[in-house]
Amino acid sequence: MTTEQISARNDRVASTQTPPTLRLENISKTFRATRALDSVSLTIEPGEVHGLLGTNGSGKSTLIKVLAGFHAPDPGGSMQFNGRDVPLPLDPSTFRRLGMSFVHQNLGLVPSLTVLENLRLSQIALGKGRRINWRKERAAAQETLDRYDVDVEQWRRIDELSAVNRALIAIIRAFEEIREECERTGEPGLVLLDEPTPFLPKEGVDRLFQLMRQIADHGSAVTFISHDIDEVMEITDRVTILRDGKVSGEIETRDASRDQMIEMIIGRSLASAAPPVHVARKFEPMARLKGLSGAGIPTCDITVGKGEILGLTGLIGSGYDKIPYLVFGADPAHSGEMTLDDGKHFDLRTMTPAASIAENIALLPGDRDTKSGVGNMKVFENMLLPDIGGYVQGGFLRNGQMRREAKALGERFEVRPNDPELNLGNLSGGNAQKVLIARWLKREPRLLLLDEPTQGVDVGTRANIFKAVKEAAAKGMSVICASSDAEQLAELCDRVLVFARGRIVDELAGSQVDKDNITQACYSSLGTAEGRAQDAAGQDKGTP
Ligand SMILES: Nc1ncnc2c1ncn2[C@@H]1O[C@H](COP(=O)(O)OP(=O)(O)OP(=O)(O)O)[C@@H](O)[C@H]1O
Repeated sequence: MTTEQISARNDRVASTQTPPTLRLENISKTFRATRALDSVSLTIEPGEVHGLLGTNGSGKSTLIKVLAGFHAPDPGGSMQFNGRDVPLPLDPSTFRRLGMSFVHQNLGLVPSLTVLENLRLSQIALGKGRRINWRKERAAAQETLDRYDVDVEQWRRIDELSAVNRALIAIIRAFEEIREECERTGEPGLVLLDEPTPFLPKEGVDRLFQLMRQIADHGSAVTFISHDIDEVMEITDRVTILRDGKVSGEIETRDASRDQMIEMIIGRSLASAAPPVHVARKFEPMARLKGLSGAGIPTCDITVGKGEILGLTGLIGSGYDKIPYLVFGADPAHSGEMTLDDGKHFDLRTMTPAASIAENIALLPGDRDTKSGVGNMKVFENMLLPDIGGYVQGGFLRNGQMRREAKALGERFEVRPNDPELNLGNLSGGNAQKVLIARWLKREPRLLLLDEPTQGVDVGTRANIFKAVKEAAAKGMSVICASSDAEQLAELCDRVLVFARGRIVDELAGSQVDKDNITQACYSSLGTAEGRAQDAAGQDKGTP
């Protein structure tokens, strides 16, 4: 649909009897030189699951933050909720009163509090009496868990839960907030989910989608942001696509093919959309890991070749994602040795990040916010941090050179906006990830350890990152990449090791490395149906 058609449709919708749940007209938001939103108009209908798509930095999170009252939009826009005008800017308390709730990228749970406390946080905080009626709160929390058929013990702390269960708790909390409001007003509500599904195994995603359908079937609307096109195709009824802050299209999901949707998002056809066919190759060993144990891994031996890209995968809880941290020395290993191709030998029990960096081994952690980047430091500082010593001359930091190099790297990795002076925290999630990948690839490490390297990265840039990693591997860099994304592994890897319950249970190489084989290997390696259900749920810590 063109912008004119969308406008005409908005007018038609406005004249029908059931108003859209949300109607936005001409919403803009400017951050200094960046126009993050540029006259965005969209409607969300009651009972629909509506996808909000777009490349990194296209304005999706900014739009969500305008609705949450976190950002004031530029003057000139308008908003209606269930047919009534809502004055802008919203203040942060308005959305709940209207019947909107949010699940942001970080889920917004308090890790040190229990499931019960997180589910009932606002009721407990806003309660009138001086004492908390725990009996009542416990009953209410259990009622919520039962209503959505979520089997989690309410006394567990959030940081003890598996990724799936954390996401489920955040989502049912958001659903509950609007359910109460909708029952009071008799009108539909709106839940907005900003990328809640990265890292979840297929069964976890299915469970979340079931919940989303449940809420839409009750007449409320769900808005879903994701970079995963397969998920979007599966769950949404309609999508709106943002490009450079503008609405570039809107389409009924059933009318679009996967490729069309990708083209609408990136604004060009994706040449590399066909998955590569891998040919089995022989690699000279570059790093040999022997008897590695720790963080739930009983013991494993792994050899990665020089120039080889080795994938590690499994269902959540299977332990594959611990390996990069144990090798780098970021998490303590109970045992293990590493021998490199130059004959150097390391006891992994005493390995440290500093020793790894000295050996030109790099780690890109999965948790970008807390373990990788520094949000309140500038982009050029984040990009060149590990090499800072090389930019000191005569006691002075060569800032100009750092900025020039960061700008060139930003160009290569398509960081938008490519402004080395911005704080990393002011970039969109996907663009921040590009900065951090650029940081390590620039150093040309001999061994690059990756954990979910393209989380939150849009479909176009993903292809560029894969290209950059493959080019570096072709020059001799070895890569160990932990990921739950079978498509990513199939694109990138020469070989994939599949884990279950901390052990390597399968190995795929050459032409076996394709998306379906990897997914199948993850599930079939679990053996019993019971074990499979347990691992897929990513068993909470301490569960007997
Ligand atoms: N607080 C801020 N200060 C300055 N610029 C900002 C701020 N927040 C967002 N931006 C800019 O606004 C643009 C849109 O960012 P936004 O986070 O909305 O993108 P997004 O579509 O959600 O991207 P992603 O898919 O990577 O999460 C980006 O160019 C970003 O750098």
